[in-house]
Amino acid sequence: MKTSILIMHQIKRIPIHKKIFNKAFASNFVECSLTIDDIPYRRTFPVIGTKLEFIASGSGTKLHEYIDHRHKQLGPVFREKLGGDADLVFVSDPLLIRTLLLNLEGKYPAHILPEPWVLYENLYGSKRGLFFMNGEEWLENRRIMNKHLLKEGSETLLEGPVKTTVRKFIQKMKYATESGTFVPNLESEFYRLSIDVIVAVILGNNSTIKPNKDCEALLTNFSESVKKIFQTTTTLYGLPLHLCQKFNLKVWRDFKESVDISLSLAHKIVGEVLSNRHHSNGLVKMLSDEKVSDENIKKIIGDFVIAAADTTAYTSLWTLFLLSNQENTKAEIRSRDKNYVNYILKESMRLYPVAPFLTRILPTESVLGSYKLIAGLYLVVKMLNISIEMFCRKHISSVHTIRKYSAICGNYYKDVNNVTPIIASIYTSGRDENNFSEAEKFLPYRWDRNDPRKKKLQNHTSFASLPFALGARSCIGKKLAILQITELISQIVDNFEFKCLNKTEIKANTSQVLVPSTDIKLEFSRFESASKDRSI
Ligand code: HEM
Repeated sequence: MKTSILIMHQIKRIPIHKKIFNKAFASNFVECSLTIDDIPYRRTFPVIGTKLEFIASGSGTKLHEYIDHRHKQLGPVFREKLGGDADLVFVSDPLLIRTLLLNLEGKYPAHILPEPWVLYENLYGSKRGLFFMNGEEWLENRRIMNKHLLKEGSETLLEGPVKTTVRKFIQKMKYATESGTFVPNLESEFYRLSIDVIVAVILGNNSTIKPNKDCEALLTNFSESVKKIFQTTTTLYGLPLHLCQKFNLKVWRDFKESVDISLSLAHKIVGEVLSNRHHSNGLVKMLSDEKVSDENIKKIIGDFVIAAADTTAYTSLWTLFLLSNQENTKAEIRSRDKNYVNYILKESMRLYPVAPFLTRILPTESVLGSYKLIAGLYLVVKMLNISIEMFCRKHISSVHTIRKYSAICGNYYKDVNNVTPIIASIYTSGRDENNFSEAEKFLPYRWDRNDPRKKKLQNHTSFASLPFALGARSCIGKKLAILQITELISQIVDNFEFKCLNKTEIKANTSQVLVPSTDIKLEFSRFESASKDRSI
């Protein structure tokens, strides 16, 4: 009976979604006379523009709230210069975001990279992984990685290493709580856990390579230097980057040192596994068997370690924080199956998506909703008379670079507004009342179709929450991250009681990723009546 109601529910839902989706998609083919100039924007004083408002709102660290507020003022699509020369188009409508990521981004989706990283790459020529690649090089490598990390069945490669590593982590926490309560430095602990998980995945299940004392020290050092990359990049935001680099100021030196150390340690770790590849059955061995060159393995896998660290660490932290004062939800986790932990994670990422914004640069003239937007690259490329692929591969990495090329185009191409990065406001779409009823509340059951409590929540647009993005350039580590975090959360809840000790309100800051405004202090003690079959 329950099943048939469920199927009916699904049948009823599909056409409605399809209908709306087709409408948004079809709009890309109809004639459209509105342009970027017609997109709503905040009217303020000339020259200063919205700069003062931006600074007053908390500048970069509160960008997610500033943009959320602007969407509330101006609607789901608006444009703003945000202190730069070029207009950025912000979009929070879930159907438009979906259209952007599934239909408009082109064969080689291009995103904007953090400027300090781009400058580092340009200065020192370091070869980086998927996130930094473009054009054919990106597509070729992405296809290989998809096969191992995202396709059906890839769990087999991931499950063993993830479970073993989380189990060791829980064991360590059990020792720490043996004589009472324990307040760990969760940020550092979760950074280290994420790195241990990736290392385990690249080594594989039956690896005979055993970590020794030196290896332990190396991983701890690595974990700290990766953390420092994110901290120093954030400090550089808001400062004149090129001057900081030119005068070799401390802030630049700290950033450079953290990237130098992280990259060299990442390459050292992957290099070690490569030299022992015949004794392992992990990801590195699989790629090597597929004739992926050692150089490519080093740069792609080396970057995985960096990409995995902050994203999974902060998502785990936010999830535990949300659970810390929810005794009923913890009891539900203990009594229900693993699916429920999935809902917990979905809900936590809806409220705190570590990537609160996604960026795309349109490869061709496109219609987004009611507006016709000129290609971000196309005109520049045409003026330079080189192929779009070549341009992508060589140059496309930051707004700064595009602006430089816009300038080269001089007379033909004066208007930098033509270079229009589109920014999907993921934080806003996940917290919009039109997409999720009681949007500000942490209600994991909203993701469970069978939960009777869901009935009172009228609005539920599941694709309005896109923590891993969507489409060809979405997160390659999605399966791995979900496996790791759900395993971690269910083991922690099964084995420990925990409560939040912070007395002041914890808010979110944009520090590249969405991080807590102050250190979250959670106090752990053993949960004595842990059920036998789910505890370790
Ligand atoms: C909760 C954890 C995570 C979240 C929320 C997350 C989120 C994201 C998002 C939103 C993107 C797309 C960026 C864009 O479209 O511009 C992305 C890309 C990426 N992620 Fe993750 N990520 C997570 C964990 C991981 C892990 C564990 C890995 C390691 C394998 C990883 C590796 C990458 C890489 C390499 C890219 C770039 C892909 C490409 O450009 O083709 N991520 N991630």
